[in-house]
Amino acid sequence: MLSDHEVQIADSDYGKNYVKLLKVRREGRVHHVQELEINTALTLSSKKDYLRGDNTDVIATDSQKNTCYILAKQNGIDTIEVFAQILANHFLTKYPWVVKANIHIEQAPWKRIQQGGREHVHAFISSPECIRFCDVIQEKHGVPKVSAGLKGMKILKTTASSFVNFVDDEYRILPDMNDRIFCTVVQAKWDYSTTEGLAYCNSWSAVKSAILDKFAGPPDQGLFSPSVQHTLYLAQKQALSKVPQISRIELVLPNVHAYKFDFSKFTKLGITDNNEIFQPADKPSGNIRAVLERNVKSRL
Ligand SMILES: O=c1[nH]c(=O)c2[nH]c(=O)[nH]c2[nH]1
Repeated sequence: MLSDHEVQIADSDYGKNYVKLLKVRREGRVHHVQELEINTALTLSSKKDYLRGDNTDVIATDSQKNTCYILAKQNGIDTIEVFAQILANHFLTKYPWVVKANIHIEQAPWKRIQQGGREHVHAFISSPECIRFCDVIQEKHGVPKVSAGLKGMKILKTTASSFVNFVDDEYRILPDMNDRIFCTVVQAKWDYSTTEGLAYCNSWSAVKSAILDKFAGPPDQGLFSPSVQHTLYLAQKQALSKVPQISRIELVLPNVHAYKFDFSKFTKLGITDNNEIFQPADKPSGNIRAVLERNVKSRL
């Protein structure tokens, strides 16, 4: 057995994952809902809990869970980004031996039920276009680092996408594709360099729109994509130009392939392929990722 002096705990945190919380806010007959799933993670100044089984500094993960409900009751929930900062600040100030708090929150996509073009006052439908999430990491005596993001946004277009002129060697069988289906499941995460005066909801919507704009283009016309890589870059650049407070954005766009069904063996049926029938494939998928950040001169 190694002695404690021959090893060191390089990193550690502990907390409660998937704390589910539904908040109802009533404005007379008009009700509002926010459903969150929260992960808390705390790093303590001493490692005596790991090293010696000494739990005297341990804020139980059960207590961390309770704290989520209590602070939601006491402070309300403005946005997930604000609530995550309230939680992080609470853990760091109430327990001086907490040296880092890491809060991740995902928001369930409830939307008002619409009937005859009118929004319902208290009935909602889950509309999983995508999941909004945020991460707040704060160190003792430090400022909170706030990131926001979206995931699971599946989008598809039937034309205005190509992929040609790629490496042509003995490994290649893929032909040049001048007109293909482009389907992806967007995952985006961005960091805010400052949160002063930041409208979190507007910023989040602006990034979502930037991604959709550069993927889809104008409604009646579209926007040509020479590759997933280039579309990804255009979307990131648009996000940085729309929201000055974003310092960097990571975008992951899997290339979810849809293969043309091969009708060539069905000649007896007289079927001619006209680019209508495809086989969507979950796996494998291409995976295109980049992080775009501002050059020093263009920082806030
Ligand atoms: O837009 C694309 N980028 C790639 O890198 C790639 N690779 C591939 O097989 N298809 C595609 N499409």
